[in-house]
Amino acid sequence: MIKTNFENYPKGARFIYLLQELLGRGIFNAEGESWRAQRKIASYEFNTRSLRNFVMEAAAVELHNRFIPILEKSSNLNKVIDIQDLLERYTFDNICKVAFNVDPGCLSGDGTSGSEFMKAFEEATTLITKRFISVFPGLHNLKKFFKFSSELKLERSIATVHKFADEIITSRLKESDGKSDEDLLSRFMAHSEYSPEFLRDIVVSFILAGRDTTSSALTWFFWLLSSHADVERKILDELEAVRRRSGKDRVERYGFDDLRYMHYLHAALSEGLRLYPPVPLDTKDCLKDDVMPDGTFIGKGWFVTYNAYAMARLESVWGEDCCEFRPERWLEEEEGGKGNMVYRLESPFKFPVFHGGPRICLGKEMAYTQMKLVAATVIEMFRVEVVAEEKNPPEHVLALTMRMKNGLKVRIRKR
Ligand code: HEM
Repeated sequence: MIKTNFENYPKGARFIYLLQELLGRGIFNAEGESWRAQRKIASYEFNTRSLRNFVMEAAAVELHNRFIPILEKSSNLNKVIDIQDLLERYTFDNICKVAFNVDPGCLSGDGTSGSEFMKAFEEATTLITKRFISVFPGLHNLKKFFKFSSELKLERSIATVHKFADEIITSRLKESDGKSDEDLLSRFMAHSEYSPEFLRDIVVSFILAGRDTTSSALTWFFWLLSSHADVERKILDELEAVRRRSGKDRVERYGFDDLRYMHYLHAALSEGLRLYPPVPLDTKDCLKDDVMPDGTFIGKGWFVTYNAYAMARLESVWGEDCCEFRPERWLEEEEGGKGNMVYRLESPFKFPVFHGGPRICLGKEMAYTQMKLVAATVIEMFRVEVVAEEKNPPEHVLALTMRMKNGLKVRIRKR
C-alpha cells in the first residue's frame, strides 16, 4: 500500500491525491520526466507497478479470453456485429475489475446483473443530459411532481444503478481479509473511513469515467481506420518492429513495455481522440465573479463550457488541415538525432480531451494502456470492415459521451 501523509488534506482532496498517485504516472509523462526517472521515486515504485500490472492483466484477460473469441467467431460465420456494443461491454467488465475487483461478465456468461445495470446506467445518463440541456431549466421538478414517465423511468434507473453499487460496497465492507486490495476501491478504502453513500458515489463515478470514454474512443478509431488504409499499414509496420525488438512471436501477448514502443499507434489514437473526443463538451459552474485570462468577465453562477469537438476543427488552433485524420501531427524526431519518430505531448489547453489543470483526467494513462492493447491486438489479427450502409460520418447520440446513435456495424476478417 502507498503510505502518504494525508493529515493536511480535506477528505475529497485525499481521494484525488491518492488517485493521482495511483493512476497519474504514465507512459508519456506530462512534466517531461522520463519513465526511468519516475521509477526512482522509490516509495511509489512497487505499488504503482503493481497497479499497472493489475490494470494490464485485467485488460489482457478480458481481451484474450472474451473479446477476441467473439471476433473470431463472427469472422468464421461472416456475421455483421456492432463493435460499439462489444467495446462498451468490454470496458464495463474491465473498469469493474480494475476499480472493484468485480466481474459483471457482460461479454460472457449470463452477465444478467451487468447488462441490467448497463441499460439502467445508459438510461439515467441520457435522461439527466436531457434535463441539463432543456431550454426550461427546472422543468423536471414539475415533471417529477406530476410523475411524468421520464421522471419515473429516471427514478427506476437510479435505483438499479444504486443497487448494483451498494452490492459492491456491502461485499467489500465485509471483506476485511485484505484479499482484494489491488483494486482502486480497496486501495482507497484502506486510507480512511467513508460513509457507504460516499463510496457508492465513488463506484458510480468510476464506471461513468471509465466505461463510455474508452469504448467511444475505440469505436471512432476503428471507424476512422476503416477509411485510412495508409494509417493501418503504418500501425502494422510498427507492431512488426515491436515484435522484432522484443523477440515475441505473433501468439505471444503484448506487455506493458511493448506498448511503450508503440509511438505511431499512440499518435493515431490521439488523433482519433482529437477529432472525436469522448467528452465533447465540458461545462463548469462559476462559484464567484471572476475574469478569464483574456479579460472576459464571468459572473457567479454562470456556466462556462468549452467544446473540444469544435476546437479540433479550428484552423487557428490546429492549422489548415485541422479536419484531416493525420497521426503524423503528433510525432517528432527523437532527441539525440537517431531519426526515430516519437510521440509528442500536446498542451492540455490545446487538446482538452482529458481536461486540463488540477482536475485533469486521472485515468488517462490507464485509458491509453487499455486502448493501445485492444487496438494493437485487434489490428494485428483482424481487418475491421465497416459495413457500407453506415452513414458517413455516423450520427452521434446526445449524451454525456460521444456515442454513435446506431452503433458501428462491422464485418471482421482474419489476417
Ligand atoms: C479515452 C478515455 C477517457 C477520456 C477522454 C476521459 C476524459 C475525462 C475528462 C474530460 C475529465 C474531466 C471531467 C470534468 O471536467 O469533470 C475526466 C475526469 C476523470 N477521469 Fe477520465 N477520461 C477517460 C478515461 C478514464 C478512465 C479509464 C478512468 C479510470 C478510472 C478515468 C477516471 C477519471 C477520473 C477519476 C476523473 C475525475 C478527476 C477529477 O475530478 O479530479 N477516466 N476524464
